[in-house]
Amino acid sequence: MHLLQARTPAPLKLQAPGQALSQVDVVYKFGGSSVRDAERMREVADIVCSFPEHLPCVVLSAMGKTTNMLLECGELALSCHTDQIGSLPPLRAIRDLHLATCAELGVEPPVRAEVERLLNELQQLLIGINIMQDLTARAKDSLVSFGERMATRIFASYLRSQGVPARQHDAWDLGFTTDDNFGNGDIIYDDTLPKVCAALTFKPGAPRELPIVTGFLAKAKSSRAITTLGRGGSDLSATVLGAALQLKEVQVWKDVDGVLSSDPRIVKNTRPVTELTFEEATELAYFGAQVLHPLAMQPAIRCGSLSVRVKNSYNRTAPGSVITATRDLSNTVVTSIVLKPNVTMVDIHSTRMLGAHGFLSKVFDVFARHQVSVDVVATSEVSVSLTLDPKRIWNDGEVDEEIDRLVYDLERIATASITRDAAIVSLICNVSRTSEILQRSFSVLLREGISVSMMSQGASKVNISLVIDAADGQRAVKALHEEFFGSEGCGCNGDGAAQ
Ligand SMILES: Nc1ncnc2c1ncn2[C@@H]1O[C@H](COP(=O)(O)OP(=O)(O)O)[C@@H](O)[C@H]1O
Ligand SMILES: N[C@@H](CC(=O)OP(=O)(O)O)C(=O)O
Repeated sequence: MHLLQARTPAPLKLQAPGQALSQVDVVYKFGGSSVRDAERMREVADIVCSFPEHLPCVVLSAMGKTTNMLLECGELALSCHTDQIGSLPPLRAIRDLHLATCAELGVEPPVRAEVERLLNELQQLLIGINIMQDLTARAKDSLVSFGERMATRIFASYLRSQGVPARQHDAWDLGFTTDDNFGNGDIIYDDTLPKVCAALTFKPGAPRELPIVTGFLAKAKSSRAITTLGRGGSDLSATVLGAALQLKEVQVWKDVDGVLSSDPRIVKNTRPVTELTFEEATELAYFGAQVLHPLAMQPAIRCGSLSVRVKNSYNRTAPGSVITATRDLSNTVVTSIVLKPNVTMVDIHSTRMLGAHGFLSKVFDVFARHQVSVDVVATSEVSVSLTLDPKRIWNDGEVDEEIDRLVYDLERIATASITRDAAIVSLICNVSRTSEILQRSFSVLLREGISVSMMSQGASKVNISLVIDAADGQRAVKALHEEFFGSEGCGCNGDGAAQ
């Protein structure tokens, strides 16, 4: 007997949802790591039902690595024979995972049929991509949408089978609307917030059903085609819902004990950060911490009264991290250390022009025309240096060509040189203690023999960024973490303060 079948789940109890509450009062978001298989879906259902004082709205991502596998299917569809589409290994893995989960959770027959219909539709889309030999950003968004669409249907059905009234919603049916920037749609708040609020406000006499909403997805305002909010975008879906419903809290449930003092895949003895501001969380995400989507704090900032809590679905009693508008930084030195690998540094020199007024605007005009956003900027008397993240800006195949075009245009006004293989180490920190942070950081880097080619203290006042060779990135992060957070068991309280 399968291990999962051997486990008899205790029946779920959601105490009379809606009897005490007339409105959803919290959003829970569970990412792919939290719902990777049937056993995890059961666990998540149990979490959802273990706070009977709340009436939640649940946002789900695709199960496990489904989004990656869908993208892989798209790439493979471009190079295989049409007859081979049905047996592409990632497509088979997606089919097996979702049908096995339906079986193990005993989802209702009509929902299983719906999942099968979606799997067939997915295969048809891949055949279309194969015949057209064209995988556009628009087609990619439709392709990856199947992950969230299947996961939410299965989960809602499982809740219902356990006696919990639940209803699946595709985010676009609730009003999630973006611009037509496929792959990275920008939420159009003025359209989205009122529609979502109206759609999820219970009508008098209507049944109270837990809304189970697809994360990551929306529809474009003008084309009405499916769009996505960028990788990891379900965090943003959750905070958009929180803002639309004017809630006090959104909880994003991950596979770690909250936002950590560094990336646990690089540093072994990380510790949870108990409190962060929206600004700290945004900088941390923007500069590479995968734990949150870089734009996820925007709805909370707009809303004013919303806080975001990061919790661990594998360790539900851990307090997690709370993200709010302000916090007391007086005991904080460093909050978290983040590594952004694979950045490109652009050095622009001009002995003649740099001091002349309008020069910097000409430089940034070139970047604007190429639609390139820059991460870190530093200027000297004769040069301006900046970094960009090619992977975030261009598709894999087009990076070299696009950089060449950018340099060509920059060289009309100055000389420009490119350094690939750079990395940014960002210290999310209390910038009012800059002197201490820089003194300690540079003595660590000196000891490690790591040189810094550029540094910048963001206007945000929560971030000091150091640009180094990519090859030194992980070593620098480990050494800086040791300096500011100590080694395991040091009694450091997670705020990076000197001991
Ligand atoms: N500073 C950090 N704090 C917490 N997690 C981090 C950090 N940097 C990187 N991570 C990684 O982010 C992962 C959680 O994000 P993600 O995989 O997107 O979760 P989910 O799929 O649940 O949304 C963790 O497993 C961890 O490896
Ligand atoms: N499934 C999408 C959206 C998302 O937010 O996923 P996760 O919550 O697992 O990071 C992705 O993989 O990008």
